[in-house]
Formats: sequence, C-alpha cells, structure tokens
Amino acid sequence: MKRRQILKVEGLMLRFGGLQVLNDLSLTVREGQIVGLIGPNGAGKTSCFNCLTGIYQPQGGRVFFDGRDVSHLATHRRARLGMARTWQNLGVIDALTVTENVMLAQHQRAGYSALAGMLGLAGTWHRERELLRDAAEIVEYFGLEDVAHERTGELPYGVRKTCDMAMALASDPRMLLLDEPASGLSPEEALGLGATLRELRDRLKLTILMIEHHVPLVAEACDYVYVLNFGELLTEGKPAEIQRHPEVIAAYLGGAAEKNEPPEWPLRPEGATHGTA
Ligand SMILES: Nc1ncnc2c1ncn2[C@@H]1O[C@H](COP(=O)(O)OP(=O)(O)OP(=O)(O)O)[C@@H](O)[C@H]1O
Repeated sequence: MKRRQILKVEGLMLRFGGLQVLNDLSLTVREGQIVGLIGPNGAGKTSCFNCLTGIYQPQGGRVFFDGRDVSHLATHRRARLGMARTWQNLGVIDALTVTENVMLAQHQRAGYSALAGMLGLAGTWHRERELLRDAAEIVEYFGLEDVAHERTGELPYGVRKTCDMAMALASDPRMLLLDEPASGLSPEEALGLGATLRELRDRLKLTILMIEHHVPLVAEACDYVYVLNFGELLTEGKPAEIQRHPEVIAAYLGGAAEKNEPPEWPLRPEGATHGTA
C-alpha cells in the first residue's frame, strides 16, 4: 500500500526578472520518506525550498501540505502546520547559547512569543519551565550538553550545524526540510548523518526532504530522489537508479557520460550556468 502524500508540489513557476529559476516543477513526498533534491549549483534547489516554505511567492503553481493548499500561507503559518527547515548558511543566532537557540525555536509551538516568555509575562512561567526541560532533552539527544550554555557564535561549524538541526526539531515538526545538512561536516560526520536522519525519521515519525550534494549520504539515507537542472525536473527515482542515469551524470559532469567515462560520485559540478527565459 502506498503511503499518504504529505507534500505535493504542482507546476511551480518562479522568475526573477528574465531568469526562469523554476519551470513547471512538480514533486511529491510521501509520509515517512526521506527524499533527496539534488542538482548542479544554481539548479534552483534552495529557491524551491523558499517557495515551499513561503519565503518566495512563485508566479505559478501550488503547494499542498497534508492535503491543504498552503500556496498563499505565510511562512510562520506553514511552520505551525508542521514544516520546519534548516538553512544552508545556518539559522542559529550567534549571540545566543545553544539552549537559548533551541528555546527560541520551540516558541513556534508555545502559544506565546519568545519575548513574553523572556519577560515572564502572566501565564508563561509554567510553560517556560516545560520548554526548558524539553530543550534540555533535545540538546542531550543531539549530544550538545557540554556546550549547552555556550554562545553558538563561538562554536565550531559542525556543532553549530547540529544546533541548527536541533532547532528545526524543537518546533515539533511533521516534515523537515534540510538545506545541505552535510556541508561543512567532516567525511566521518557526514557519513554518521545518514544513520541519524533515519533514526530521527523512525523515532519521531518525520518526513524529510533534503537538498544535498554529498551523494554518498543521499544514496545511504534517501528512499527517493528528484534531480533538478536549470529549474526543471531532470529525472526522479531511487538513488541507485539516479546514480546510473546518463542525463544525471551528464548534467553533473558536463558530458563525461558521452565519453563513456564511469560515473564518479560525489560530484560538485563546476561552472554550471543557468538559462534565461
Ligand atoms: N532572490 C533572488 N533574486 C534573484 N535571483 C535569484 C534569487 N534567488 C535565487 N536566484 C537565482 O536563482 C538561481 C537558482 O538559485 P538557487 O540558490 O535556488 O540554486 P541551488 O540549486 O540551490 O544552488 P546551490 O547548489 O549553489 O545552492 C540562481 O541563478 C540564483 O542566482
């Protein structure tokens, strides 16, 4: 039996001036899947995330989350429905400690603002204590307890990245959108991430859509992969099928496939340019 669709994207069109960034992009993510969104630099992956989360308003197309048309909902309302994302350039606030960052993210579901909580306004005290306890659990789950009270700006990149992930989970999402979770991590850290994502998915009944260039991670963690090129869907399939796909290899390697060279992964293409409309 097929799982329920939690995210359905229909015919997204996004233009900036003369630049056609997304062209009739459609994709589906089913509940409990880990789905990869890959493609050369400038293919439109982050722009797609920005359309899904409401940061960009596309000129055409629709986004459905759990059967509901969210195309015109503001970012915070989509987040409240259960969409959480991490950022390519990190969403942590450097001046706050790890625990404070996690608590800030939790206010998505607190029912009052972070400021009201900080000021201890009426009715927030009990809830703040609960949030603090939950934050401590999240911090521990991610192995951040030794740095819980340190400012994130003073921590190594890999640790800040983990904090960003902890923040995304702190809002108790149903779906996580991860923008390059392996970037900046050491090869060992990146390899460990696949197991972490699968465990998170299973334990928290999450669905994950991730942009990633680290193909070993995509191959290990993803159930299904969409490949974008010049804002259009090049192909889709299981990771093993994608890795053998001649057009995917060509898009990444700029014609190496035509020369019959064996596919080499991971691939971070050089000099990919974007078409104009
Ligand atoms: N706000 C914007 N204004 C103008 N152009 C934009 C904007 N956002 C994205 N673009 C353009 O859209 C194209 C796709 O960019 P996007 O960041 O979505 O690609 P990407 O696939 O995520 O690339 P990368 O792998 O390098 O992160 C690029 O040509 C980019 O310059």
